[in-house]
Amino acid sequence: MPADETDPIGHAPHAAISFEGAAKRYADGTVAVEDLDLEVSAGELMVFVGPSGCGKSTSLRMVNRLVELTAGRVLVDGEDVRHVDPVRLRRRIGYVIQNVGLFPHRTVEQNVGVVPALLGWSRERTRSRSRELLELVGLDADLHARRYPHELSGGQRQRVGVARALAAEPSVLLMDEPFGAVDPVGRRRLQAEFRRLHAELGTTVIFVTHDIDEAVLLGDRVAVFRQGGHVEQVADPVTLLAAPANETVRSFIGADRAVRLLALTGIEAEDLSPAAPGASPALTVGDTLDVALSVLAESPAPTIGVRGDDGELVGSLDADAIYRALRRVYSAHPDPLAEPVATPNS
Ligand SMILES: Nc1ncnc2c1ncn2[C@@H]1O[C@H](COP(=O)(O)OP(=O)(O)OP(=O)(O)O)[C@@H](O)[C@H]1O
Repeated sequence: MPADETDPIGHAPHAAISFEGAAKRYADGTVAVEDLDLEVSAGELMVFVGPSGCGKSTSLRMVNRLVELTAGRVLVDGEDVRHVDPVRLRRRIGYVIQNVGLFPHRTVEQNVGVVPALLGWSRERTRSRSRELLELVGLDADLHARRYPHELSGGQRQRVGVARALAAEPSVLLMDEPFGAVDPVGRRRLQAEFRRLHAELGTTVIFVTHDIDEAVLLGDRVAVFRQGGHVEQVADPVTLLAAPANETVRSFIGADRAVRLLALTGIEAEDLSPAAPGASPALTVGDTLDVALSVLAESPAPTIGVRGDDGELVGSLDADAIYRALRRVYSAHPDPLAEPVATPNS
């Protein structure tokens, strides 16, 4: 068996990652990360979000040893990364950064095949894997495989970067502001496609961003950092928006958190009023409230028919229904910072 196949890291299909008292003090004395304890479950898409300089990238790069810890440890699937040769570690952990760093004199296909080639895969296996991955990230292999990086758009280059990081079937993917340099429209599309890709592959991902919209759109869970690599809250996106743990998190998320919740909350049958007979449905149960709101805003009628999964009309939605749906979310996630409501006996 080739040496790499016995390597414990990367062998599990989807590895868990643990930070245990992880710390980094740089040579100039800067304490980038003081004492990080965090578990990322196998197959989870974990987002690190926080202001500039709070230690997100440093924490991420501890996992593939681009940053060496000064205290504590990081485990990938139970294995202390310091016990694994860094070169072999990095071949098994995908890494995507802003502006990707593709090799300019190699074709797209050769760029994607870099790590498989290093791992000694046959030329044919490398080639078919590269083409399969290009299709997976939404690039037509016949059209793009033989192009050079300068013949692609910025968004296409980022897709090649993601394909390259996935090429050797990594059990962990580390992504540091991967879509940061892409224009806003292309960026939304890449985010949606990456979400779909993750659902399909189930690779464990840590994704660094300073954009809270990106964080709540992508993350299974989101870790909010503040300076020094301190994690203020780790929660699923809806909990984070509806019930921020403290003022630091609340002010980082911003005043428009309710608006952000609209995009994360689906219409449920219980939110609806009985359907008017003959109403033609323009929404489906499960559509998100931001979609419902824009359909409602553009409709001359104050109510919109909603169909169930079977296509049958199940009720109608009006502005009150959107309000009820949001209240449903808030009451399921009590806000720890809310002012207590005075009762007659208190
Ligand atoms: N090589 C280095 N030497 C000294 N200090 C460093 C080094 N790399 C990072 N730092 C410092 O460590 C702190 C954390 O940096 P880090 O890049 O991890 O933050 P970040 O949250 O990823 O920021 P950003 O969102 O701006 O990329 C910052 O104060 C930064 O200046």
